[in-house]
This record gives sequence, C-alpha cells and structure tokens, in this order.
Amino acid sequence: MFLLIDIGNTRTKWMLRDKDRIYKHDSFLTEDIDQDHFEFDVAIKKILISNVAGFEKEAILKIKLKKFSCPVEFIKAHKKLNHLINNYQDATKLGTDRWLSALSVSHEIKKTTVIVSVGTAVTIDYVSFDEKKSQHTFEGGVILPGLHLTKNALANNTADLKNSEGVVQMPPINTANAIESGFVLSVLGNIKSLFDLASSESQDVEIILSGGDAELIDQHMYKSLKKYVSIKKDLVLEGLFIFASH
Ligand SMILES: Nc1ncnc2c1ncn2[C@@H]1O[C@H](COP(=O)(O)OP(=O)(O)OP(=O)(O)O)[C@@H](O)[C@H]1O
Ligand SMILES: CC(C)(CO)[C@@H](O)C(=O)NCCC(=O)O
Repeated sequence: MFLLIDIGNTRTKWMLRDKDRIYKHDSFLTEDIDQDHFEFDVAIKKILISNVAGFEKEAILKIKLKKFSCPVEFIKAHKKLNHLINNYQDATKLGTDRWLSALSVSHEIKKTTVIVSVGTAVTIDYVSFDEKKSQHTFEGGVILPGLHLTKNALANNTADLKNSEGVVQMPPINTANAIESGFVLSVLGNIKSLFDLASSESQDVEIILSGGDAELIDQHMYKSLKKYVSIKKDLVLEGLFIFASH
C-alpha cells in the first residue's frame, strides 16, 4: 500500500492505494498541514510526496508522518525517467507537480499533449511525443497567476478593484466580470499559443485540463479546440503512483 500526497500551494490532495484499488482519496487546505489528516490503521510500504508549497510544509509533514515507520520520499523532477525526457534548462527546477503530471501523461497517452493545471498558479505545458522512439519530452511551458491570485493582486494593488464574484461575459460590462473574463481569456489565449506550437510539430495533439478551476476553463474553451480537450483531475497523484511503481 502506498500513501501518495500532492501538496499544492492552496490544497493538499492525498490517496491511499495499491496496484488494484484506491482505498482513500481526500484533500485539505495546505495551511492546515499541521493537523491530523492521515488517520488509518494499515501497513504502508512507502509514502511518496510532491511538494510545491515550500520547505516549511515539508518539515512539518515529515514529523507528522513519522508514526507510519516507513520510507518517505519527496520527489524531484528527473532529467529522464522511463519514457519521459525533461528539457527544462535545469531539469530539477521544474515544479514536481508539472513533472509528475507529464510522467502520468507519458504513461497514459501516446500523443503530443498540452497539460493545463488551473490551480493557485496556472501552468500550461507542452509535452511532445516521438512515435518512432515511443518517447515523450517535456518541452517547456508557461506559468500565470491563478484566478484567486489574479483577483487578490488587483484588489491589493488598486483603489477601485474589489475582490468580488464575476462571470465570463463578452464584452464584460462591470468590474467583477471584467476581471473574471480577463483571467479566463488570458488562460485560453495561452492554451491556444501552446496548442499551435505543439500542432506545428505534430498533427495529433491532446489538451488535458486539471486543477481546482479546470471546469471554468473547460466551460469557455474555444469551439475549435473543444474536440481535443479532456479533464483529468488527479494527474499529480497518478504520476506519484507511476513513480512508486517504476
Ligand atoms: N482561500 C483560497 N486561496 C487560494 N485559492 C483558493 C481559495 N479558495 C478557493 N481557491 C481556488 O481554488 C483553486 C485551487 O485549486 P487547486 O486545488 O488545483 O489548487 P492547488 O492544488 O493548491 O494549486 P497548486 O497545485 O497550483 O498549488 C485556486 O485556483 C482558487 O481559484
Ligand atoms: C508553478 C507551480 C507553483 C505550479 O504549482 C509549481 O510547479 C512550482 O512552484 N514550480 C517551480 C518553478 C517552475 O516550475 O519553473
């Protein structure tokens, strides 16, 4: 049995699973990481963790997990693993969550893929597929502030932009809708740019959406791209399981 933990900047997602079955799947706010979340009485072979929320969270979690008396591994991006090559300038500097998502895709999808994670930050990554070599390459990608961060940055640094709920509207005719629409359109525009780049190299490109706000982007996806899009929520946890089994 493996305990897999994905520590994001806002939410921590975790899963207890083995080869055949998922036994538990839950999440909590990362700021509550010092509380007792892992209460079960089963023998765990290994705990694998993806952490993009900083060293302090890692230190707290290490203490919390001592009670399981099993190996605990914090994963870092590799230059090459299985059929995935990582072309980031410094391979180990690629966010573990981005790399594990690419690892998951490289096992599941034999196609060039644009991986979009819409969480605290938004990342849009281009993973190419070489059919002849049966090999995927993480080619690169963009990072943007997520919806919550975008709203907070505007509210905290301007006089008149309050943090309120808006909807996508074209053209937007009030402040809240202008901010919400601006965020969604900027993510869509970036997806289109990375999709076009991927399509210049490959005729068969998929777009995978993940993260807390994936549905928001999916709802407004360009009509011309809809047929290439699917949502997969647990890419990072799936990547951790592939890593555990490699
Ligand atoms: N208090 C909050 N702080 C930050 N984000 C929030 C909050 N409440 C809701 N959200 C929304 O939840 C989303 C978080 O999604 P998700 O669960 O994918 O994040 P995450 O795993 O923390 O992200 P990441 O992996 O980028 O750190 C954000 O995009 C934001 O819109
Ligand atoms: C971009 C985030 C915050 C997305 O969760 C994470 O992957 C991260 O902290 N990455 C490190 C920097 C990088 O990937 O270039």
